[in-house]
Amino acid sequence: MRSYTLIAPAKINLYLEIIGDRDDGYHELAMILQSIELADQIEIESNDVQLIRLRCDSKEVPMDRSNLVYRAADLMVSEFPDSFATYGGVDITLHKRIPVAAGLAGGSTDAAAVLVGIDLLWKLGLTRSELEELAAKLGSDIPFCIGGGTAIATGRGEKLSELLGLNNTYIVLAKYRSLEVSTPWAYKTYRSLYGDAYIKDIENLTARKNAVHSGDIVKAISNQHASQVAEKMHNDLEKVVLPEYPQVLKLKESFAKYDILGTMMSGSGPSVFALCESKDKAEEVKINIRNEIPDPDLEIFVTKLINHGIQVVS
Ligand SMILES: C[C@@](CO)(OP(=O)(O)O)[C@H](O)COP(=O)(O)OP(=O)(O)OC[C@H]1O[C@@H](n2ccc(N)nc2=O)[C@H](O)[C@@H]1O
Ligand SMILES: Nc1ncnc2c1ncn2[C@@H]1O[C@H](COP(=O)(O)OP(=O)(O)O)[C@@H](O)[C@H]1O
Repeated sequence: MRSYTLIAPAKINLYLEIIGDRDDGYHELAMILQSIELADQIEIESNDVQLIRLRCDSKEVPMDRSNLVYRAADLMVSEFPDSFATYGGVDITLHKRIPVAAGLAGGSTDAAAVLVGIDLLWKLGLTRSELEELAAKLGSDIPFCIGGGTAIATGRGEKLSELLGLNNTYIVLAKYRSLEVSTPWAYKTYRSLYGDAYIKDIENLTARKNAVHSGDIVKAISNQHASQVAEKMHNDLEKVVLPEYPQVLKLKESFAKYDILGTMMSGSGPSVFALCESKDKAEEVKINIRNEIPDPDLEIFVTKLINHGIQVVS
């Protein structure tokens, strides 16, 4: 039976601004999303038992139907029932490398890989925008994970405008294994604390959404100016996560002591990254952080900004 192996990269948020409420209960966002080399690997192949089956080497991900891998496969079954009948079921093996519930879109990128993998297995020939449309039904960050790279994301996070990202830029990424932040909690808390200040006026909302397109950080990215990018990084969700999780604030303070370009929490956290001017510098910062915080609960990675999303490697 034909099988495919896919690489599913994580993302960080170089910029995350919450700019308003939406009628669907979500928040209107202006973000810059960035793929990184740290990735899960997914193997996907047809079976002849008409079942979707998942195996995973991590105890940290749910193995019931709430797993985004199942949710993506179930969506493909319901959208393309004839292909499911023709090609049979799908066996999926997930090698989990991306920390879970970390603000790194780990589940989202797995779901994106399953959409791409089943498209290939069932020879559907879906276009990138058709895959992104399916992805948006599963989660706000999933359309970005398909093509990845560097993009401005607006709406719920699903409206994408691609950018040419920074070349040759490394980050140090750190996350306490035992710390997980719920994304719904982060948005709900932000809303309860800062909701009154939301822009309700539609003209202002549009103006603020457009502002990120011409903003300083976008200019810095197109000028390949990593230190200016670092200066302009921003994440509104830090305002609720840092006070609730002092370890995350301390981690940012630790990074700031070393020779980095800038540090920020990714997405709803709790992972924190530091942008560095070279791989050597990033390795040096990793050693410094490890010496300062010998706690084995803290995982630390050196990884690179990349210009792609899901890749089929075999
Ligand atoms: C915060 C971000 C930043 O990139 O990423 P993570 O930290 O999850 O990686 C995203 O906005 C998360 O995207 P994703 O994890 O796909 O969100 P979804 O599954 O669509 O929504 C999870 C929950 O987050 C809240 N949510 C999400 C997106 C949005 N624009 N407004 C929201 O209020 C809602 O409470 C929703 O129920
Ligand atoms: N394939 C998956 N990988 C990781 N987490 C998953 C997956 N499917 C569902 N989840 C659930 O999604 C939640 C969010 O995890 P994840 O996608 O890693 O983080 P984040 O939304 O912060 O980027 C976790 O609490 C986990 O239980």
